[in-house]
Amino acid sequence: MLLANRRVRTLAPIAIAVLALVLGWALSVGLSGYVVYLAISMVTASIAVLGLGVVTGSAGIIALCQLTFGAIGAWVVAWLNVQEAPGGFIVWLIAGGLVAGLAGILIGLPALRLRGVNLAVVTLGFAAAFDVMLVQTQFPGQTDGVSVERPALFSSDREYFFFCAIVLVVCALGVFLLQRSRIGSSWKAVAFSERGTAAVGQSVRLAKLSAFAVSAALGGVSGGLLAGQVGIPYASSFTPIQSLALYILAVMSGAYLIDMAIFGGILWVLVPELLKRWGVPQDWGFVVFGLLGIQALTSGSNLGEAIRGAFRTRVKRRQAAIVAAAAAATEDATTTALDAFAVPEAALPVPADAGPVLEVRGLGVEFGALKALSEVSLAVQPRTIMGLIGPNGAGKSTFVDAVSGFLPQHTGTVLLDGEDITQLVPAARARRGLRRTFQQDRVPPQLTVEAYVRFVARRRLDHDELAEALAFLGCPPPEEHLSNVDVGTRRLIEVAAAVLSGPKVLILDEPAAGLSHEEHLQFGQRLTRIPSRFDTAIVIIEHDLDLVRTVCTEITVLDFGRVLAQGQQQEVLENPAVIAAYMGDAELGS
Ligand SMILES: Nc1ncnc2c1ncn2[C@@H]1O[C@H](COP(=O)(O)OP(=O)(O)OP(=O)(O)O)[C@@H](O)[C@H]1O
Repeated sequence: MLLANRRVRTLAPIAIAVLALVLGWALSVGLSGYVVYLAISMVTASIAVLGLGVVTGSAGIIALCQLTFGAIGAWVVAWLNVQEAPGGFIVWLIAGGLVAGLAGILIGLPALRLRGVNLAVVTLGFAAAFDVMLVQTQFPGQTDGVSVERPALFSSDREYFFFCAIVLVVCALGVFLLQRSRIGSSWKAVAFSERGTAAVGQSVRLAKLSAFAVSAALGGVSGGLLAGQVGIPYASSFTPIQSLALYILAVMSGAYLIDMAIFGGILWVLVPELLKRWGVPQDWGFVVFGLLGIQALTSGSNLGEAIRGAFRTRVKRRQAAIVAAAAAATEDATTTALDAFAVPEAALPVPADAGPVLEVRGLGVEFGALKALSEVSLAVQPRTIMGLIGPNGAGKSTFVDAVSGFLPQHTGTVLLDGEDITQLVPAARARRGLRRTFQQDRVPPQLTVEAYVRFVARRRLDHDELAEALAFLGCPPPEEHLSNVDVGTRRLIEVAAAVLSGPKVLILDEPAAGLSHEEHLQFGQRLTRIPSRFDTAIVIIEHDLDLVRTVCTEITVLDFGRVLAQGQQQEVLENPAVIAAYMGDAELGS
């Protein structure tokens, strides 16, 4: 059954691509002359919107210069045409895409530092500046009337439409494969949380620049195709206001979904065409797109999500009955998973002379006049679980941020397995084997459970291993979409994914927040099996003392940014200073 599902998932995109090509060919012979010309415009626009779907829809970066990348692609094609460069149109088109992709990386550099409205200004400014330059210098061949030569096999409009359809299918397949890859997961992760992305060892810079490059390359291909369509491209096809409208269209349609990007491309041509037929000036099309965009932004959703949401609700109702019948089987699977996670008998003992796997010496963090941490030192032994506790504001989260590299201005030293990692950025620390989770939700809802776990784990996982780990921690199955999972469960998935990365040290910042007391304890019982099973040491920040008692062998207590007590669990919890400063006799004594 599972194998059949996987085969369907692999073959479905290929089948859809073949069907799309057949449809493209049928349309190329069936449509009337003028409609074919409009259809070419729809296809070229779809490719540009597809690119926006990557940078804006997936990676969440505002980019208001997509048609400028189109202009770059068109310029390169027109220039190579004038130069009569070898290879012909297809080679020129690829060159246009590559040059636009490089331009995308250059424009993406400010995106590493800027966000929101500032980035919008930079990208729109670039579009405006390029537009002025284009109007002044004109496209190659424009003054002499040299028309771009289409590929010999696709010279008529009908044939050229089919050629454009082939290019669209190739681009869509490419985007589909990228979205399924690690780099595609990194786009969705970075859109949701840059800190969460860095914490799993993924370079935020690479995620953002790759999204810009792919998006711009698609813009370049779209512009190159347009050059082949019109023969002589003009600056008026690539104005900043058109880029802005295209961006709104991408947001409104939900262009990170490939079918919706194509739908957006169709709307881009259809709306002005209909307005023209009704005797309304075509520029009013921008007003229509603007209104649709406002509706999408204020509702916080988009057309693609709305359609899929309605479909999922229907499918879910139908599946509910099946799920109920399978509940007993799931229980068995969980038991099996628990067995699988039991400490293996052959587990290697920790060598007696093994040093601490994590050592923190004299850690200090100041926020202005506030000393959030002062001279905090601790050592975590291999395959142990240390509890880090303390009242609200004691400095626990600040400690995790500093140790995992998110507060580089701290003083003191952090050693991982004897190696000084104090100077490393968070992603590099994560790749060395220091993983952490967050108090706030950092699990990108756009991914499936499986895609997220594979992204975080950064290693090959077979499906059974993945499903077992999820079942063990009480997480939903791999196929589940994270947007359908509540926040408490998402945090368990975050833990399962971090565990599967096989870290040397895993720091959990209140991992069971959002779960009931019973679920807390169940989670604790399962947690105790993880260090031996994965050769991992855990530091857990937790307010629930029952959970701390269940899982921690050692405890460090922070108070006002200083270590108040440290040592074996019972000894620390019975320490009068801890009782007085932290919770009061009644609670600790229970
Ligand atoms: N970015 C910041 N700027 C200024 N002060 C901060 C910042 N982050 C934390 N603090 C302060 O540092 C101190 C320690 O905060 P921290 O969040 O580390 O405590 P905590 O022990 O994790 O608390 P809680 O249990 O409520 O999560 C608090 O006084 C907090 O107000």
